[in-house]
Amino acid sequence: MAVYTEVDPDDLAALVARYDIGTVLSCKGIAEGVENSNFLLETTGGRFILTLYEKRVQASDLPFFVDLLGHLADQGCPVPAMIRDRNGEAIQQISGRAACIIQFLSGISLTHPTPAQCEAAGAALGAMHRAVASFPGARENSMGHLHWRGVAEATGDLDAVIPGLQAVVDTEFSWLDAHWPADLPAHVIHADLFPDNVLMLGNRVTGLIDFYFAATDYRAYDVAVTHASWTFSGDGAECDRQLARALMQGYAREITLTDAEIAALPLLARGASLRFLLTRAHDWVHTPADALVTRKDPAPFLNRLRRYQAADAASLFAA
Ligand SMILES: Nc1ncnc2c1ncn2[C@@H]1O[C@H](COP(=O)(O)OP(=O)(O)OP(=O)(O)O)[C@@H](O)[C@H]1O
Ligand SMILES: N[C@@H](CCO)C(=O)O
Repeated sequence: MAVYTEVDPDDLAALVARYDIGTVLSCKGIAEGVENSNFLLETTGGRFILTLYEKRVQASDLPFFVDLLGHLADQGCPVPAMIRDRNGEAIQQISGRAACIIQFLSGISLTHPTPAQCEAAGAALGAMHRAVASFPGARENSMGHLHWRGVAEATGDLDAVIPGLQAVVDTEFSWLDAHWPADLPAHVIHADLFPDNVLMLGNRVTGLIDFYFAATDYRAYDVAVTHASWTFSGDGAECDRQLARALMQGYAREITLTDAEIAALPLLARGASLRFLLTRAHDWVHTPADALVTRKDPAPFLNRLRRYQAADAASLFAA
C-alpha cells in the first residue's frame, strides 16, 4: 500500500473546505502504487483522489503537470483533472507535502491484458502523443538515460539486490552510452505507462493516469516503456508476441514511426528495462520500513533487459 505520509483528519477537513466539493465522508489509503501517497477521498460532492507528492516528484514541477493534464483533457484524452479550489489553485500543502485533489476516473487497472486491451492501450498512447504535439511546455527527463547512473550509485551495492547485477549494469551503461540515438522525434511523453497507469472498462481505455514522470524525451522511448510493461510474462522472461503485435498495431493506428525510430526500439527498450530495474533496485534497498508500500521486484526487469539484448529483439516490435 503506498502511503508514506499520513493525513490528519482536521487538516484534511480544512483542505477540503477550500474547495466546492462538499465535506469529507471518508479518506482511505490506496493499495496500488509505489511513488506517492494516494488516498481515495469521498466527500458529499463525490469521489476524488488525494495525492501527496513524495520522493521523486519535485513540487516545482507540479505546475507543469497541471498544465499538461489540462492540455490533454482539452484535446479529448481521458486524463484526470486536477481540481482547483475557490481561488483557482490546484496545488496545495498538507502534512508537509505538496498535494492535489484529482478527479476520480472509473475503470480498472489490468494485470493480465488481452491482445484487444493491448491494442487499445497502444492506440491511447498514440492518441496521447498526437495530442501532446501541440503542448508548449517542456521538462527535462529527470528519470532519462543521463540520470540512470545516479540512481545506480544512490542504490549502493547492486550485487546485494541481485548477485552479479553491478557488472551487468556497468556493461549496459557502456553499451547504451555508445549507441544512444542523437536525434529521434521528441516531445513530452508519459514515460511510465504501465498497465497500472491505464484504467480500462472492457476493451475501452477510460483513464490515463500518473503523469508524474512526464518529460521531454523520444516518443519512441515511450513506446518502448509501454512495450516492456504490457507484453511480458510476470517474471519478465518471455515477451508475448501476440500482445506485442497488438500494442504496436494500436499505436500505428495513430502514429507512423520513422524508420530510425523503429530501428531504435530494441535499444530504447533496453534502456527502459534498465531504468525500471534500477529504480526498483533503489527502492528495494531504500524504502522506509514503516511505509505502507509493497516494494516492486527488480528481477523481472533484468529478465526483460536480457530479452531485448537478444539478436531477434527487433522482431518483438513488428506491427
Ligand atoms: N484519477 C484517478 N482515478 C481513479 N483511480 C486513480 C486515479 N489516480 C490514481 N488512482 C488509483 O491510485 C493508484 C495509485 O496511483 P498512481 O499510479 O498515481 O500512484 P503512484 O504511487 O504514482 O504509482 P506508480 O508506482 O505507478 O508510479 C492507481 O493504481 C489507481 O488505482
Ligand atoms: N512503474 C514503475 C514505478 C514508477 O517508477 C515500476 O513499476 O517500477
